[in-house]
Amino acid sequence: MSSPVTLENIRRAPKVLLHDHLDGGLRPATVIELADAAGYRDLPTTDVDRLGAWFRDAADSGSLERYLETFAHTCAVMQDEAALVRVAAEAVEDLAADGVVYAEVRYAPELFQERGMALEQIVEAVQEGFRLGERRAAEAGRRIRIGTLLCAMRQNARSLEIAELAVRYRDVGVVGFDIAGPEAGYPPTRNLDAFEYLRQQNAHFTIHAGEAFGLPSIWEAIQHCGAERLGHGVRIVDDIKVAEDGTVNLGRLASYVRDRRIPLEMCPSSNLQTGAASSVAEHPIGLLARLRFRVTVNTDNRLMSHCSMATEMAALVDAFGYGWADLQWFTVNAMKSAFIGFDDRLALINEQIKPGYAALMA
Ligand SMILES: O=c1[nH]cnc2c1ncn2[C@H]1C[C@H](O)[C@@H](CO)O1
Ligand SMILES: [Zn+2]
Repeated sequence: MSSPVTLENIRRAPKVLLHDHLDGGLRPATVIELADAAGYRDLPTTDVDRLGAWFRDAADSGSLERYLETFAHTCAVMQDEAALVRVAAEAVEDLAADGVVYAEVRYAPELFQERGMALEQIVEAVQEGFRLGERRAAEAGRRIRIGTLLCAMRQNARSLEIAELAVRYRDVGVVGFDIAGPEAGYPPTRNLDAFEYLRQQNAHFTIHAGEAFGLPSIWEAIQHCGAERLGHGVRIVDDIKVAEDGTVNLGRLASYVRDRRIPLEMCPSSNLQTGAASSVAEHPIGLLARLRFRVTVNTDNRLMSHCSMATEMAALVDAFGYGWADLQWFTVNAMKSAFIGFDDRLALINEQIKPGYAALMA
């Protein structure tokens, strides 16, 4: 008898997360303690429950720009090495407790320089925190591996410098690069030199595209910049026509994305908050999964969206009636699309993911 697909059982299922922001996943209690230690006085409240609710409500704004304003508070308390080690280690512990076996966690080093930390200090502190978190998870009987993605912020002009940083740290766990921040007005082609450099270095990158802006952003990310994956990519549905009789017609860009198996890092809860979708049931992930795009499920920002991998999957189960085979499909899709080496991806699929779902389906 297959286990019922409940939130509790989904927590036990092995999960893979490709799109999670370090500065969007702090524990509310940690934000308060770090603010106190750093003398940061601008938090909207110092009550743990109220602060958690504040982040969710403030991020629930219907616009990506306003959603991004909430990160001022998390970044403000991540301006020294001890804070970065702690936040990174706790992120790993929280992901492991939620049943995540592999995660790529991203952040923008340039946002942690308000008190003068060098980029190298920042990357080394976060890596130390990730390793610490992996060890603590292992001690608690949970196996998890973390890969790091470094983001450059679209509104700043530091992408080449950050891309070089990512390549410099590629052998110690930095597995790729991304650009994040406001999408409208900041097309990915502003960062062509960074993407060109990364390709010359045989390095991996994804691009936030098709979240707050439509098809041109996705097209540029893939065809001008050479993105391997798309952060969100929801607006690819603008290139798909579904007729009244159910006939589906894919435009050239949507066909290209599906044919080339370009992974979509979809984040349903986050999209509801920024206005990229109006409900989980109406979220394009349902159609895209049905059409067998390379869809993956992600959290984006666990603090702002008050979510985890398990709750995201549970919401999809509620909305679309997915079963274990579907959840395994999302998970294998994500593992195949990770930026670590092929052998490691295969080992995770065969040794952890498939046996985990087989046990739940038995
Ligand atoms: O969904 C997002 N779209 C664009 N930018 C985002 C999103 N979520 C977080 N960010 C930004 C805010 C963070 O400070 C930055 C690096 O993690 O990335
Ligand atoms: Zn994101």
